[in-house]
Amino acid sequence: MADATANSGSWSAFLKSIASFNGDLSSLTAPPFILSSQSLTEFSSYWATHPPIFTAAAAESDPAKRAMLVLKWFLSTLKHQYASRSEQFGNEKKPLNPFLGELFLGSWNDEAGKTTLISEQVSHHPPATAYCIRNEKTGVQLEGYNAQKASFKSTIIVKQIGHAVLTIPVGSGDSKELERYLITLPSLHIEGLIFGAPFVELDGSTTITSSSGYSAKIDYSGKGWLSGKKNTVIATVFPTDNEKEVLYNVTGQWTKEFEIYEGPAKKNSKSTLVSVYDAAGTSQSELKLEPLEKQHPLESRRAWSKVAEAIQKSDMDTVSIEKTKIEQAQRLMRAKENAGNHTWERRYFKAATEDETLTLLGKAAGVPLDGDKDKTGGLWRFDAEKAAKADAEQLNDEQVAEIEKELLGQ
Ligand SMILES: CC(C)CCC[C@@H](C)[C@H]1CC[C@H]2[C@@H]3CC=C4C[C@@H](O)CC[C@]4(C)[C@H]3CC[C@]12C
Repeated sequence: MADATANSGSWSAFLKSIASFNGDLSSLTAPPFILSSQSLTEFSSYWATHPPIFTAAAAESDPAKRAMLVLKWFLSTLKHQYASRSEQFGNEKKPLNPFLGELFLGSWNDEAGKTTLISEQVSHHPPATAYCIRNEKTGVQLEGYNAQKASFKSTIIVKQIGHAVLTIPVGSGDSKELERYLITLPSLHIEGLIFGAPFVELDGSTTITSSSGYSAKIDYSGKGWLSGKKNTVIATVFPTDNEKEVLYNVTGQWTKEFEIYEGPAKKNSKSTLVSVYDAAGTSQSELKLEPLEKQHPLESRRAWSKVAEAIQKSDMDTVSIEKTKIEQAQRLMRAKENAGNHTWERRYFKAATEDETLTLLGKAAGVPLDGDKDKTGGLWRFDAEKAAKADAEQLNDEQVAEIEKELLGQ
C-alpha cells in the first residue's frame, strides 16, 4: 500500500490502460513497483511444492480414496499457485513474459525421494507453458500446459486454457496399471486493483476426472459470495456417472484450512471427518536449482538475470534496455524461422495430434479432444526421448555464447 500511494500517478494511468486492453496479458505495461523478476515458466513448480502429498495416492489401494487423495493434493497446491506472491510481497505482481524456448528446471529431494521439474515455454503466440513433474520412487507424473485469456469487467478476469494429466501407477509388482486424472484449471480475477494492492481470487468450478471411474468437482468463491469468506472452496468426490452419490466432501479455505469428510456435506460431523489440511502450516519442500553458471543459457533465472537484478534495484532504464535485447533477438529468430520455413524445436515437449487421456476422459471433463490447440499453440505432451537427448547434451563455452547472442541478444 505504501508503494501504491507513492506511485499513485503511475497506478491510475495503469488502471486506465487496462480498462481498454485487448485480452493479451503480456501486452500490459505495469508500473515498476508491480513488476516481478519471476517469469511465468517458474509457476509450474507450484504443482509440487509438497512432493509427499503429490505422491500420496500411489500408496493407496482403494480407488475412491485415491481420488480423494488426488483432490487433497490438488487443493494443497492452490495456496502456492495463487496466493504465494501476494503473501510474499504484499500484493500480486506482474510476472515476466517468457520467451519461446525458455526453461525452468529443478528438483525436490525429500521424504518422497527425488521429484524433477521440467517447465518450458512451448508457444509464444499465444503464450503457453508446458510442464512435466515426475517422482522417481512412485512413478507419479504430472504433465500439462496452460495459456491465459484475460478480459476486463470492473477488474481483470482471467480464464485459464489448458489442462493437466496426473498419472499414477497402481497395483502391485509387474501388474501395475497407469491410472489417469484429467484436471481442469480455475478461472480467476484480480481483487484490490483500485487500492493498488492486487491479489488473486478464484472463481467458478473445475473438475478432476479419473480413469478409475471416480471424479471430483471443486467450487470456488470469495468474500460476499456463498460463505462470505475469501478463498472459499467446497468440493465433492463421486462416481463419474453419478454426481449425486457423494463419497467425500471438502469444505474450507484454500489459503488457510480445509476439512475432508466422508459422505455428503449434510452428514458432516466429527465422526465423518477424514482429515484436516492446514495450508498455512504445512511447510513446503525447497526446489533446488543449478547455480546460474551451470544452467542452460535458456533457463529462466540465467536468461533473465540482468533484468531481474535491475528490477530488484528499481532501475527501470536498465530493465527496459535488457528486456529489449531479449525481445529483439526473439523477434529476429521468429522472422528467420518464417523466412526459412522452419519452426523452433521444443526441447522437452511435442505437439500431439491426439491423446489417449483426452480421448478417454475429455468428454466427461469438458476438455476438447484437440486440447484447445488453437488457443495454446498445440496439444503439448512430454517427449521422453527428447528429454533424454536434452539432458545428455553438454554445451561448450562457445556454444553457450552463441545461444546467448542469437536468442537473448547478449
Ligand atoms: C498484478 C496485476 C495488476 C497485473 C496482471 C498480472 C497477471 C498477468 C497475473 C496475476 C496472477 C497470475 C496468475 C497466477 C497463477 C497462475 C497459476 C499458474 O499455474 C499458471 C499461471 C497463472 C494463471 C498466473 C497467470 C498470470 C496472472 C494472471
